[in-house]
Amino acid sequence: MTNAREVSVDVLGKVLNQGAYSNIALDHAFSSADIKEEDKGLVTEIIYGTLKYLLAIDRIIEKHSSIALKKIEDDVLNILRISVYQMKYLDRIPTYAVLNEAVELTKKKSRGASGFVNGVLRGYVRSQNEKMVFASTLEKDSFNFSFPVWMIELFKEQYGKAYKKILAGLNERPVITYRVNTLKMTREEALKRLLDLGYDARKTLISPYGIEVKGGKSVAGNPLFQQGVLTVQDESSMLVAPLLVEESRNYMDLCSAPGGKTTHIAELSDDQAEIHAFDIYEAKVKLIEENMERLGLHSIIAEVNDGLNDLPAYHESANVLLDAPCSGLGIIRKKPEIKYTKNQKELAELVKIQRRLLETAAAYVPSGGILLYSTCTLNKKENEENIRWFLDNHPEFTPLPVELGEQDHFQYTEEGFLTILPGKTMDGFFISRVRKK
Ligand SMILES: C[S@@+](CC[C@H](N)C(=O)[O-])C[C@H]1O[C@@H](n2cnc3c(N)ncnc32)[C@H](O)[C@@H]1O
Repeated sequence: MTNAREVSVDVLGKVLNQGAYSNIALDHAFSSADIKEEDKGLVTEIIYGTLKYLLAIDRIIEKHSSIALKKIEDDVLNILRISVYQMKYLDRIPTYAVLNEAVELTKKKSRGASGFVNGVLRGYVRSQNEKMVFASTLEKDSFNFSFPVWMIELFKEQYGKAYKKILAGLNERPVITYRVNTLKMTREEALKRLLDLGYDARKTLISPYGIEVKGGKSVAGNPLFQQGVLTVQDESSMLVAPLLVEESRNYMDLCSAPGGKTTHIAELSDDQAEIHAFDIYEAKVKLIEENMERLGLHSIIAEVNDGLNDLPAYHESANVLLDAPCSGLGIIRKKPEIKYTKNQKELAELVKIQRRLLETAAAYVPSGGILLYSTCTLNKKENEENIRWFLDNHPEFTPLPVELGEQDHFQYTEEGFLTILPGKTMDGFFISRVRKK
């Protein structure tokens, strides 16, 4: 059996030192390493928690280390990181146990470094109750929420006082939500079956298609999932397809993998519409096909295509979904590494790509049809500023307000574009619609 901390250090190394995505690296570890079922929860907690609070954790290590962070071996640094995480943010693991585990694991990973690890961690334990001193509110927020200063400044500039709510929301532990394939079963029936199977489940509050499941019990091994009744999808994302589906329309989804929203469009149009789903990556197009198969859907034609290519054969043919590649600042709850992997230059580049994709998308919409532009970011430059730029350049389109009612975490613009602020149950998300005259 592989030890939970050792797996955590290995996965963290893949994410932080080799650029892997946390969810993929973790899935891979769970399917390949020999881990006790009861340890999986702890490994998940340690990895997501350490990534979430990495900035603050590194600052603590820096304070107690005689060696600069950059010069500490990757494995040793990652052992220190997971240990500080457990001591500062988890109260169920006794300090002596964390220290012992850290020292023993270091002996395995790096000769001669166990004394150093012991010293840094004991230094932290001794100073744990000392008050931290910060040069500014920004620095304090950066430490407490563990966000880079530039990202906090962006939220502050764009959302004013709500920035703290956003930072806290992005640090929430997400609940898992599932969309019910109503071609197979009603939500009521699916919920009843999950409750009968012992899941802690309830209906999502806003989407009429979702079920929220609490606790660690995985639904992936559940027959309802295998039979194509359930799809893992955030509740924010579940709101998109119903805003695009209209009677007797066909659809194009320009950036569609893994097909979360495309398959929802197919379900809502009784699997009778013609749906063209594109993605730039072949491996990702395969994921759309796998999802179609599991859900028993036939109306989607999934193909590799760069959304920037203009395809004249499809001009004026369909309602279009452009769920654009974006900076992902709204999904930090689920991919905390985004805090440290994105930079402002990348955000500016994305705006250019998104505008080019919007230009291409416009040509596929027929008169009276809808173009829906959504992202999972909170950066207004990628959101309302883009769709306003589009409207300025395309007077043949007018805003079609998103009307999903008032909620504390919903912010509408005057045109009816919706930003969903992140929290326990929903990702940060942006939805806008325009109709062609
Ligand atoms: C936000 S994700 C889409 C999620 C998807 N709509 C869903 O609900 O499951 C954006 C997708 O755009 C794809 N992508 C990025 N650049 C693209 C391009 N130039 N053309 C087409 N797809 C692209 C990415 O591979 C990624 O799968």
